[in-house]
Amino acid sequence: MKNLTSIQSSTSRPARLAALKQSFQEWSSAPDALTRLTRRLSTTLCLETQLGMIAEEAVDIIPFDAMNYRNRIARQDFVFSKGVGGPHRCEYRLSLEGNYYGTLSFHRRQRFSEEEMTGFEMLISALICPLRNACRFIAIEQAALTDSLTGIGNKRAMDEALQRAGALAERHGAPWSLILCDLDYFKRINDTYGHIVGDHILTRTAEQIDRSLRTSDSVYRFGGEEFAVLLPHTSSGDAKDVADRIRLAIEGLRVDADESLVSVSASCGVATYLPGEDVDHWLARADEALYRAKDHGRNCTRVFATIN
Ligand SMILES: Nc1nc2c(ncn2[C@@H]2O[C@H](COP(=O)(O)OP(=O)(O)OP(=O)(O)O)[C@@H](O)[C@H]2O)c(=O)[nH]1
Repeated sequence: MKNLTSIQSSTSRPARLAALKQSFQEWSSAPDALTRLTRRLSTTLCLETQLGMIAEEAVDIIPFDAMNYRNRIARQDFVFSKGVGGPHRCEYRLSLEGNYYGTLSFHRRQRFSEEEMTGFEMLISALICPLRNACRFIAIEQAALTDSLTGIGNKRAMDEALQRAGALAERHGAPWSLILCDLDYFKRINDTYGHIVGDHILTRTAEQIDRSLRTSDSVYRFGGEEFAVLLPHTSSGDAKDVADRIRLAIEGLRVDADESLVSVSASCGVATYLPGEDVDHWLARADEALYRAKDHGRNCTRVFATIN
């Protein structure tokens, strides 16, 4: 309200304006290393870019052979390396308000002096807040793309991955296949054993699918009991083999519930990307193949190309 009154009264504040003008002149004249670093860091939320900036500014003041940073953010390891290290090392565990934001180390053939280490600490004090924000940004972005129950990618992550896959398939002409995998009669499992058992089966299913894949493949939960698997450089014949492997892995699951062991089966639909195709059409073809698998009695795989 104080500000609003000032705006309404429209009273000019020459002394404050003059002070602003002077501080702007100082701000825009050639800044010292710390001010320059602080300014540069404030322009980005990209952790990699920020680490590149501190490496550039630091090496100008304190020569070093390598800088390494490592952290675990949202269940993923983040590693940044610049240069090749020497035997002497200065290592800093970065933390702010009791939270850990990774470990930063500098390496060199010669020992670092006390003054040089103090210099690193000064530069790190400019880095820590922007770096905390960048780490949080990664965690938030990751959470927006992760299914909270199973920890695998969610529908949004799948949509983004499909768009990327379509673009890559167009550019390189390599085959990309999509498997849609849907648990059979899952409603019965929920109705008989309850949602907690149902949730546990979904989590174990995601693990089983993930274990059945190569590291270049990716899995998403895009609906209640629906999973999607994206396979780069994979023909429809090979994708069918993968789908059958996934089905067998899911069939082998046993979950304890009310003194009985619950098992579940899955149906799969496969479609391989066609050049020039819209990704929605690709997804619709995989869905059509899945529908055929359900229609055929479930616990089987159908490939779109084999449908008459
Ligand atoms: N436990 C649990 N159940 C879910 C979740 N999301 C969806 N479901 C349940 O999944 C069931 C899906 O049922 P339907 O779509 O009828 O399919 P279905 O019973 O598997 O039958 P078919 O797919 O035709 O073999 C519904 O009972 C949903 O409530 C979830 O996050 N946890």
